[in-house]
Amino acid sequence: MSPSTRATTKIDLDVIENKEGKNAFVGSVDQGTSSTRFLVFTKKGEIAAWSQMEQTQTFPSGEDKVGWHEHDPLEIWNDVKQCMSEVDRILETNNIQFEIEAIGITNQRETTVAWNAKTGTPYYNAIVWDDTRTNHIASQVAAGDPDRLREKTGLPLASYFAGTKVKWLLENVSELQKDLKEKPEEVRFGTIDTWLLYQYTGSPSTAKGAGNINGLFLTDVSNASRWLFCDIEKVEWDQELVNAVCSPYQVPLSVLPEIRSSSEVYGKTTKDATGVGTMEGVPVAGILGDQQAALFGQTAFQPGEAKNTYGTGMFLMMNTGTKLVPSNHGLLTTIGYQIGADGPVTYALEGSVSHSGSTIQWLRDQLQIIDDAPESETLATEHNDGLYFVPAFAGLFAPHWRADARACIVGMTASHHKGHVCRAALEAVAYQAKEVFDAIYKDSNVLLKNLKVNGGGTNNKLLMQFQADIINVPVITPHIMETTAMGAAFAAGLAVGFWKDTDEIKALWSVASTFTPSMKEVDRAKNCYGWQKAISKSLDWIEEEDYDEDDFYDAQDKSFDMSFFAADSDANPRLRNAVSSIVLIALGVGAGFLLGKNSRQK
Ligand SMILES: Nc1ncnc2c1ncn2[C@@H]1O[C@H](COP(=O)(O)OP(=O)(O)O)[C@@H](O)[C@H]1O
Ligand SMILES: O=P(O)(O)OC[C@H](O)CO
Repeated sequence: MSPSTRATTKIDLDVIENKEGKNAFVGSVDQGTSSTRFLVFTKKGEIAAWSQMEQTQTFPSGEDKVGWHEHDPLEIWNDVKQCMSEVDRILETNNIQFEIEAIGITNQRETTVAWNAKTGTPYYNAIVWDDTRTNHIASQVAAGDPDRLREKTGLPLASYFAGTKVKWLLENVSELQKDLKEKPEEVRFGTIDTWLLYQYTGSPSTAKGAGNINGLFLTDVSNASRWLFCDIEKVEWDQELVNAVCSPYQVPLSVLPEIRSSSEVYGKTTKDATGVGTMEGVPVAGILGDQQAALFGQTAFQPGEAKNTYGTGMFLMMNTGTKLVPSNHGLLTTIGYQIGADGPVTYALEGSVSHSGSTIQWLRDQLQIIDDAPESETLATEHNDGLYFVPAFAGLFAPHWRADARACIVGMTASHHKGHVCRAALEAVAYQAKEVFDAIYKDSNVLLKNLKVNGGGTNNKLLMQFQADIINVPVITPHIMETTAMGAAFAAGLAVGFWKDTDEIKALWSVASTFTPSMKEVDRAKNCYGWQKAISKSLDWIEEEDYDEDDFYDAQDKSFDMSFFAADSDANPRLRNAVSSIVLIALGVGAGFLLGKNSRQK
């Protein structure tokens, strides 16, 4: 399929007030897990035009690659350019004159790219946030305590975060390993925001199959907080954290992007970078991880205000103001945003759920019981009739953080059919949100009065009503559903004075619809009890010993890895334990043999 036919592009002439003269817009790139979008917003916060392209998902095959998930970084950049060119084309076709005052970037977080600054070539595909290949790395670093780095980072040790992906890339991509040793000044690690800013502000490379070179190498506070490398109180990279995750590899902080605020002019798009005349020389002035962008786009500026986003995954986030609220109930303490280099850093509590919309995609692509996502609603039965579906395809994230869990459908009888599976899949999304909703209360003592929602899943009315019923507070959808893109546009617009302040922005947000809870307490309790039982069935499926075995063989295969075993006895406790166990077993067998021999001799 040619790129132009892959893009869906629209214009809304009704919201463009100045059809004769020049219009001022703010652009926003929303690079999500499922798709890439470019949108332009009017001063009233309406979407004037947008273009979207579905992202190719790569799931490498092979028994040893279960749980792998990759994106092509060059495809991502080309799609951004294509979407911008489509928006430019549709505005021009409709004779709309315009100027883009600033561009904001919002991105799928944690997804990690490594590239060479001299050639502009990625060393490897981007490893996507929900990829589980680094479970063993997280487990090694945890050494029995997954909260080992929580105090400084706000995060549990899990494959989800960028740092474990950096270690995997170093362990498995020999060219990157070599460059890091011999010419670290050429190595760049970044999340998708950093990759895109580098492309936007760089110049074309002459290397074949390469992106741009010499671009800016920056990230914002919200993305920085998702690596396991950032001290979130000091808001700076911490070499000790990097060492703890990446040992035995020496990773200098210079290969990580500089941390900046979420709203400031970082630089301008260069000539040739985008290939679209109207998009050249535009200030790139906002960067926010997509969930923080959604929080900002929902104008949840006050402590205690929250949002839930139903995308590929699902992320419930509550603003905690300038206060860092530690979690004892499986949430993340993360950076929300910082507006301007001198602005205060706003923190948040977050419950990250790995499978939400992707469960619906699974019904469509793998089970093939629906043709598209909306059909999950039309096919769903009125009740679950005892059927529960735990979509722990890659383990469970918040609030459980159990890499050993796997998906299951339980309570099945011969009378259940695909309508029940659709119902159970949608209910699963709501139950997972309920678990996070409860954890937020336990950690912060804040009982949310309502829940502002956005993302693809909010198109599903059954899901939204069931969500309201299960959490027992109203669920509110906003007038502009592209809240994530809007958040990044707001951040960029504030930096260039397109919007004056957050009060002006707050006035642009309005309610589209409210789903009011109507379920009886007794039914809610019964449903939630069923869900808890289902969760318990999904746990303990993957045996931890599997990791031990892999580590042991990996370490034997790689002399580099063996050296860290010798050099740093804390680096790989699981491996150490495995070897100790073998030594102990050998000693035991030897002693047993001798004892046996002795007793026979008697
Ligand atoms: N009507 C619907 N019912 C349920 N899920 C839906 C519906 N429409 C879209 N989705 C889900 O929403 C997700 C896409 O949402 P989006 O916010 O665009 O995600 P992302 O930001 O992760 O790219 C898909 O996984 C899709 O399955
Ligand atoms: O692409 P989404 O909307 O599912 O968001 C992905 C998250 O940023 C991962 O942390």
